[in-house]
Amino acid sequence: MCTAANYITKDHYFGRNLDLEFSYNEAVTVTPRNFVFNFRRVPPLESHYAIIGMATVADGYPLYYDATNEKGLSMAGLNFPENADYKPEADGKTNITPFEFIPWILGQYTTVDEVKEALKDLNLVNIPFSEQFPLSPLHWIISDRDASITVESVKEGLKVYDNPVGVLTNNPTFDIQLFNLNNFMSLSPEPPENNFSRALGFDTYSRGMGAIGLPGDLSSGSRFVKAVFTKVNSVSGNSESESISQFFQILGSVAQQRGCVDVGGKYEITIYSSCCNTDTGVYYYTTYENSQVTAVDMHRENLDGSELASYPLVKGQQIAMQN
Ligand SMILES: C[C@H](CCC(=O)NCCS(=O)(=O)O)[C@H]1CC[C@H]2[C@@H]3[C@H](O)C[C@@H]4C[C@H](O)CC[C@]4(C)[C@H]3C[C@H](O)[C@]12C
Repeated sequence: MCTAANYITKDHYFGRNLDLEFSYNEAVTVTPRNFVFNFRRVPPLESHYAIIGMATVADGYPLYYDATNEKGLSMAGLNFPENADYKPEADGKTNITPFEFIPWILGQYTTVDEVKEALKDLNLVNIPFSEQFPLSPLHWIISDRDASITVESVKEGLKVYDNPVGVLTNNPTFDIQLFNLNNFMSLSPEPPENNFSRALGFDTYSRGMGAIGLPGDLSSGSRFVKAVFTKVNSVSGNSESESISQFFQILGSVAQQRGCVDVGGKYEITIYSSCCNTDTGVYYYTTYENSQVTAVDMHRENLDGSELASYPLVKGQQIAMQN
């Protein structure tokens, strides 16, 4: 399971929790403008927008999980098992494989509106990267500062949903996730009113009672509600420190602790949490065992180059001793 979100203070932030029981050697990876993106069924992008994000680099190709381009457009892939359905190659369509989807979008577009237009001709084609990296059942959130969408390739075809909450988790399909929020409209960060019965007297004996009923379990339906509630009620100052702290707190509200989600003798954990300032191109992250924020600034790389720059994750606590 995973959770992705965007958030605006003065700048726009985008990031995710990557929840899994193992890792694919992901690294913060900058793709400069002249790295040639080859695609299986469409012509290569020889020059394009620069991209920063988390990726597994395989055979020299950045397999992005989540990323932002130099114009601030951002995108993340999240698990969507049993629902994702990729198609055979289709004539007259732009046939893009799921592993090419992030580079293809972020390489050429700057806004969600442009992406919506491009998606009209898109076919997510069922070609795996390799035997070692087969097709992953994913759906995606794509955000700019003004809007977000969710893209799902399902049995009936490619669905593009407006995502007014700027949050994505996993199953079920996004329309159901969004509809489910109706059930929580009475939750509030304020103390509750007595709507139960005028005949009874109630005591607001604890702070936080306005949100009693907010799900706290780690299922994707519950994480969706919890993350939306936390995000839409979040209050943050505009400084970079306040903004990224608040963003990591939002992700922390739906993080997974080792032992709580048993996936058959192994435990799903939040392997990393990321937060990219999409205006400055700085990608911040923490890992399960490293609560210190580490960052990579795309603009410190030669963005006119043609070689990937990859930074292996700093794992393990970085403890600042005070005496
Ligand atoms: C599994 C990851 C999503 C996290 C998540 O939702 N996990 C929950 C698992 S479950 O529902 O509870 O079973 C996804 C996100 C990005 C994915 C990776 C990226 O798409 C990049 C490549 C793509 C290749 O096709 C497969 C390997 C891979 C390296 C993918 C492996 C895996 O599917 C990743 C890491």
